[in-house]
Amino acid sequence: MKYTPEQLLHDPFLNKGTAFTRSERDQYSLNGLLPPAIQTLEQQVKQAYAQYQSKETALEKRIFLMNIFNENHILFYKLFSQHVYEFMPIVYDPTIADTIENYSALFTDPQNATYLSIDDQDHIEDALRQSADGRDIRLIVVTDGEGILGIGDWGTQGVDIAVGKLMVYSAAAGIDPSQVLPVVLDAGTNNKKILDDDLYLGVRHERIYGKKYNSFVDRFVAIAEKMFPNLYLHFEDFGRSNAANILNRYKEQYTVFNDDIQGTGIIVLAGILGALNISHEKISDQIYMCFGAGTAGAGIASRICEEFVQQGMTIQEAKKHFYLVDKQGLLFDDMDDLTPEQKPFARKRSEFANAEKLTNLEAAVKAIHPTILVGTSTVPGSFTENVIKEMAAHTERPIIFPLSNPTKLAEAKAEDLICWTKGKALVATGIPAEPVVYDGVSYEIGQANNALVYPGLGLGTIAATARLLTDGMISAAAHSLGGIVDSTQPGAAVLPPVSKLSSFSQTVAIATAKEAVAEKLNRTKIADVEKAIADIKWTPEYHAILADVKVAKRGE
Ligand SMILES: NC(=O)c1ccc[n+]([C@@H]2O[C@H](COP(=O)([O-])OP(=O)(O)OC[C@H]3O[C@@H](n4cnc5c(N)ncnc54)[C@H](O)[C@@H]3O)[C@@H](O)[C@H]2O)c1
Ligand SMILES: O=C(O)C[C@H](O)C(=O)O
Ligand SMILES: [Mn+2]
Repeated sequence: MKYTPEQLLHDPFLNKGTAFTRSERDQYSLNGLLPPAIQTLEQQVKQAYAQYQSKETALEKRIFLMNIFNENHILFYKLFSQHVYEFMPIVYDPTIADTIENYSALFTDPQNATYLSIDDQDHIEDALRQSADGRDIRLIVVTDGEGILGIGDWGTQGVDIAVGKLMVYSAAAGIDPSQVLPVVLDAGTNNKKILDDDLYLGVRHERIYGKKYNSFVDRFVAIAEKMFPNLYLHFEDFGRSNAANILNRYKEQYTVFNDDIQGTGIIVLAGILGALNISHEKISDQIYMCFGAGTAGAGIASRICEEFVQQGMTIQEAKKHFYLVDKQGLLFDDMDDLTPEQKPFARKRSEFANAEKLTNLEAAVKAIHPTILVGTSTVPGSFTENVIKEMAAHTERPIIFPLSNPTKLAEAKAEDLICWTKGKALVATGIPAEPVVYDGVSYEIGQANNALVYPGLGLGTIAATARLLTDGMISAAAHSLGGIVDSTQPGAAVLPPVSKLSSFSQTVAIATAKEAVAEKLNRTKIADVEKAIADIKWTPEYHAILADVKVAKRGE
């Protein structure tokens, strides 16, 4: 089949816009359908970046970039890869939260996403096949929209998180955008505001749970795994009652990944290891407190606890270092509303003389004297000056990570944490934060966001053709981020900077793939891990359009 001019100009995998060459214009009857000048990709990038800079608000900037994505993937990714640090907060968190909240009102283009409905399950297979359109899909990011960042249930509108996470995969780690698929599983929504909005584009009923929901997810997973046998299936922003269940259901059978549980676990472990590099303390001396023990909070605690064990403690000893605080206050084992993920960390009331009073964060910090405090609570400002000063009074270098996203939900601002602790706190935040100058020292603030690890983890797992994603691979990924920051510099960050995302995604990928091969998880023979990664890595450049056949791998 020969491409029509229409196909070439309107398919974002194929379109080169003003960069179509003279011979392509002759061959595909494009003469007169474009302005006469023929631009290079570099010229297009320069022009698009100048247009981008003229947009005033973050939302306008994001919409502008999405239009470029909708028209021309190569231009979008070239632009993104040249401005990773500047574009991350626009393409991704926190601006993505605004577009999710306003998705139906702003809708112009499905952006290659697949929309699956719990009420129309017979079309799952057909929808996936049509969306893939013959492409060799290696990576799906799927959400059901129930637990979007910390902003809650957005039903079908949550699809944007799958789209955005995939953009970061391609820009940061070079995952070929023609091999990915964003998917939303629409099981309804409990967000009354959107249910009552006549512009809402999703399924218009309350969220369905239980048997019907589980069989919807099962059906999707079974069909996707059968259709795309080399799939890496990334779950994002499912609700607290489903996220861990889903991961546990498939993790022994397929290559699945839950970003909020596992990705966040990796980045927080890497951040803690980075902080201990600066303070020269041992992990075994740390007392860990989690505030907001949901999907992320409990997932992170379990990863850090695993690290204590790897460093030589028994699991029983390790658990004694962990304290989970949620809505009820400190979690005790006699509570009847604990989640299965909270239960292993719940404490005995008999450990405290004033157990009945430990119903809030401040009281818990006073009683326990944590050395590490990680916030995944969605409660803005909950790391108050009192809480932080109390913590800092009992430990030399408190490790404090307010991770709730987006910006409006963060437990504290980096600036306040540095100031209240007189520069002693070792801080990382979920959203990007500017360096804080205090008493003549500039403190770099690491971004503890799973986006710093999931692209490399995915690239390494896919390159290794790994059958499963194991704890060993996850641990290798977390440890690989050590040593990138020079911890001897005053004010050094606990994590490497987002500006180096592409290079350390490669580091994470190599560590992950090596571990996969060491665990004999590779489906194909891999003699050289670095070569296997280089072989699948995609870079945004224009290539000759292959003559007359519509090839499976588009965009080339
Ligand atoms: N930085 C990162 O990489 C990263 C990764 C994942 C999640 N997060 C953020 O973490 C937050 C939580 O996400 P999640 O997926 O775990 O959500 P979740 O709903 O599963 O968990 C939130 C937990 O906070 C608890 N909580 C709510 N109000 C509270 C209160 N007043 N006091 C104490 N606890 C309270 C809830 O009961 C729940 O257990 C979100 O803001 C999300 O953006 C950040
Ligand atoms: O999406 C993010 O910014 C990180 C994380 O997955 C979250 O849910 O907050
Ligand atoms: Mn998430």
